[in-house]
This record gives sequence, C-alpha cells and structure tokens, in this order.
Amino acid sequence: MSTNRVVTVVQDEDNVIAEVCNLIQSISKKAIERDDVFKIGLSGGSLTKFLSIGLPKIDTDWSKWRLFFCDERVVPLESADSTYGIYKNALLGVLPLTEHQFVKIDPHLPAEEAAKDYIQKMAVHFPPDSLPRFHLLLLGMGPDGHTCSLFPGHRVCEETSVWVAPITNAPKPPPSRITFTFPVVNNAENCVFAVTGATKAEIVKVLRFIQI
Ligand SMILES: O=C1O[C@H](COP(=O)(O)O)[C@@H](O)[C@H](O)[C@H]1O
Repeated sequence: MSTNRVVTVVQDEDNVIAEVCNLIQSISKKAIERDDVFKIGLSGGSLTKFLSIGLPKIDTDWSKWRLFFCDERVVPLESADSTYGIYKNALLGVLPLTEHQFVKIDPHLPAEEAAKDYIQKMAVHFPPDSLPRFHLLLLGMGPDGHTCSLFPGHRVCEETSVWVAPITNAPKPPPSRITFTFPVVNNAENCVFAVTGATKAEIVKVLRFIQI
C-alpha cells in the first residue's frame, strides 16, 4: 500500500475548514462513483465545530453517506461531551441526513460492552474477515499528540486484536470512551487531520518530520 502524506498549512481556521471540506467533497465523490456509498469516520473536539460550519457548504449525494465515530465518549446523548449529540444538534435538519445514517454507540452500556456492540454495528457495513477500510477518517489531534482516544503511553495504543477498544481512564475528560484502534486507522484509504491553535504547534512540528 502506498503512503502519500501531504501537509497543508493555512492562515486561519476558516481556511482549515475550507481545505478539509474540499477534501471531503472530492473523496466522497470518488467513493460514491466507485462504491455507491461513502463511509466516513468522524472525530469529536474541534472537528465538530469545523464540520458544523463546513459540511453544509459541500456538494455531495448525502443519501450515500454512512457516518461512523473514530472515537466516542460514553456519556448520555444529551451531554455536551457526546460527539454524536453535537453533530445531531448541528447537522440533522440542516443537511438531508437521517439519524439512521449515523452508526452510533449505545451510551447506556459500560465502555467495554459499548466497544463490543460498536464492532458488531460496524461489521454490518464491511466485508467479513478483514479490517474495515473507511473511505475517509477525519481526525483531530490533542496537544499531547492523541488522536481518536489513542493517548500516547496508554495501553489502548497497543491494542491490535480488535477494531474498537474501550478506555475508562482517559487522561482527558470524560474518562470513559471507545476508540478505533491503530489497525483500523492505518487501514483507512484516507486520513485527514485538522489541527489548529498554538497549543498544538510543538506536536505538529515533531510529527511533520517523522519518517513514515
Ligand atoms: O478528546 C478528543 O480529542 C481529540 C482532539 O480534540 P481537539 O479538540 O483538540 O481537536 C479529538 O480528535 C477526539 O475525537 C476527541 O474525543
């Protein structure tokens, strides 16, 4: 598999949103032409704001979208920490998407059960006996370098036997989460990281020059 890393640096958040949404538009178009479906993994944090602003401006066949969560906080949907809750409030009713197009966690289950349940929900959308291959994962990054809920130094980063892992002691609140594991992230056709703000400048400098 070839790896092509492109880093785009822009002036401000508006331009980050525009760049990310251009990529989403072109990747979704190609996926729909080839596969008649677009499978995208969403992240939480600042991406919820970027996508709430940017997605309504893109041209795509929304009926072909299936939206998953690269990580999710195990909290009630009404909580301000629920990533699905944020997208639901921001996008449903604004875009022609339905609730059924989102593959969501069951927030009533403890993290371990919620992770197993999420794997089963994902399995419906991917061929059996191989790693899921998303058309696109939209990823954020914390100042500590975490993406999804894969926190550097945490043993969840070593998990390779399952698609989705629970974490109950995340160093960033809320502590209870589920997350895609590295094998799933690394198997995606496209990963787009949207990273902004001075607190992340150091980690971005480090990661830009890592050889892959
Ligand atoms: O906790 C999380 O953090 C990361 C990064 O968030 P950001 O606000 O610094 O962009 C996010 O990508 C992840 O989905 C979220 O659960």
